[in-house]
Amino acid sequence: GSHSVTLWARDAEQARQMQQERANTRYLRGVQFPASLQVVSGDAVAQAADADLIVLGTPMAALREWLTQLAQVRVPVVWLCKGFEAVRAGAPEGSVGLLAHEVCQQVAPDLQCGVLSGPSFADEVARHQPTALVAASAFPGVSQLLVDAFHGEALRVYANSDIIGVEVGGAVKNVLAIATGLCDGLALGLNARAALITRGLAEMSRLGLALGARAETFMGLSGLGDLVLTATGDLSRNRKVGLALAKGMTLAQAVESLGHVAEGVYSARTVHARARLLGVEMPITETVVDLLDGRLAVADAVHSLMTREPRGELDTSP
Ligand SMILES: NC(=O)c1ccc[n+]([C@@H]2O[C@H](COP(=O)([O-])OP(=O)(O)OC[C@H]3O[C@@H](n4cnc5c(N)ncnc54)[C@H](O)[C@@H]3O)[C@@H](O)[C@H]2O)c1
Ligand SMILES: O=P(O)(O)OC[C@H](O)CO
Repeated sequence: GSHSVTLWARDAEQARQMQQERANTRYLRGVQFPASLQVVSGDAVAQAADADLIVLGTPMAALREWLTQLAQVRVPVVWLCKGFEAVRAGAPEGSVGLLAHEVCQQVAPDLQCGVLSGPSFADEVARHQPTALVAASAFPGVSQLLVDAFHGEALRVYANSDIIGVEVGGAVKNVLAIATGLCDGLALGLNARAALITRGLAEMSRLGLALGARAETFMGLSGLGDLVLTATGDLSRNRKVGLALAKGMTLAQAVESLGHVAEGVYSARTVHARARLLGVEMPITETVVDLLDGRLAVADAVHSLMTREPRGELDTSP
């Protein structure tokens, strides 16, 4: 667009190269940077202080560190991360990982903050292919700022004040995409895939409601929308992890072969732990966790899901 945008990268040499080549050849091959984009490195907090909006494009694992550094800035801060924090090594017994807005409440409670989410493979966004997003924030001014900054010919941005629902959708869909990748990798069929997506949406919604989200959010872009995209779209890194596991790769090999983050791998245990604390049943997530932790073999996963006790489709009790 016409905004002046500064992309900060932690690696000075890579920043210099991107600025010179006008492209990010490692992560976004074949996309030319617009003239309005400048790439810099160095003191990020000092450089961000004069901006109108700060967008954090790091994986979930780096969010706490960045929100801590930015806690005193007066500029609105939004993130693109989709996940729960992984349970930190050495964390006290019983502690669980947080959603991004919970991390923000903890380390930067004074920030005007929000999230941009929804079905959006970066590659397609960068090529201006039509995409619809959700801007969620407890601060109406921040959602409006996101709409003003990003809404345009190729991007529609819808505001939603239910940040819990938007973040639960973005986090849980990654875990479910690993399951769907596995399902497709094992050639279990189209019926099985539709069942996984639909029952996955049910367990995502149950967790969300228990955490205080609104049910309608799960029928929206950051819920059903992003679940369908990530579970069925071959660009998904989480889906690729499932496909790789089905081929017999170890988790370490699957993660290594990606070269990008697959947040579902790091969020799955936290999703499961928080569901258990709330008494919410999430059988697909539980199966993914058992697979990732090596307690369940790929070949036994289907049996484990199919032999559960019958239940009503609309049951919400565990
Ligand atoms: N790629 C997509 O299509 C897409 C779409 C929507 C949301 N997301 C979400 O955005 C987040 C990032 O995903 P991605 O696709 O960019 O991952 P990626 O693995 O492709 O790239 C991550 C980038 O973050 C940088 N990084 C890592 N740790 C950092 C730190 N401590 N400080 C600064 N930079 C750091 C890496 O160097 C790399 O450039 C994830 O939470 C993901 O779920 C991704
Ligand atoms: O490649 P994935 O699986 O991280 O999915 C990317 C985006 O979250 C899709 O909206």
